[in-house]
Amino acid sequence: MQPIPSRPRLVASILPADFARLGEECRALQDAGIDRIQWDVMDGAFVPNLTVGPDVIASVRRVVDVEFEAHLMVQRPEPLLERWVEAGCEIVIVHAETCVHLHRTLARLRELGVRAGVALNPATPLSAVAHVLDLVDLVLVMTVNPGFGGQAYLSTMESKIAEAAALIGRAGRAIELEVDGGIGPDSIAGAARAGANTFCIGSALFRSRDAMSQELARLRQLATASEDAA
Ligand SMILES: O=C(CO)[C@@H](O)[C@H](O)COP(=O)(O)O
Repeated sequence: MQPIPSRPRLVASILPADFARLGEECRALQDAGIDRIQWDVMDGAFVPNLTVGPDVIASVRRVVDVEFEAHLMVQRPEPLLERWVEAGCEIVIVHAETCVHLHRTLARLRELGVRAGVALNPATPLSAVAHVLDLVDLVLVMTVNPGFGGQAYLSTMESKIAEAAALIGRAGRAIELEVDGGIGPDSIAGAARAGANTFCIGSALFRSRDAMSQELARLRQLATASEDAA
């Protein structure tokens, strides 16, 4: 079981990357000191966008060592669960909104030997995960409506983040609380103060493509200072 991160965990969303150079982009993220890479998997049905499949992830897996998480923004995640694991993802995150049998899907991910995450869209209440916390290693609170990078951070989600932190605290298990969407220098402190300990960052990181390690250090410092102040 993964310990709760002692320091803020920074995850890079692949969405803003140059898809013609994914291997190089992921190597640059790894060299800059990212803790994990998030593959934003989109099917054009659950969200109005279409991105990558397991074969692309498997190709990039061969050239970087950093952990991968697959964020499945897809209408039907169950049929391909094994494929993300075979592609080399250490974490697979499904959306509560897409799983009729969420308990069974999360249990299946644990059987496959990967860490299981559950994501909640902004309108989805935390109660959707209240009865599966024994099966999850990560709760992902979306701070934008999923589908595209570069959207504005929804600060109204901070009460939900705080609620999630309290729920996780009562569960007595090592569960990461990740936020995703519009995370950057102007929003990471608020999310950290609310209780997030893992931060998925896309546009704000790739905007600093030429100084990625410095930007990561700045974001980590902003998150750490806010967690300490919380
Ligand atoms: O997952 C999504 C949207 O579906 C994005 O939130 C990316 O994962 C991060 O992009 P930025 O908001 O950081 O540009």
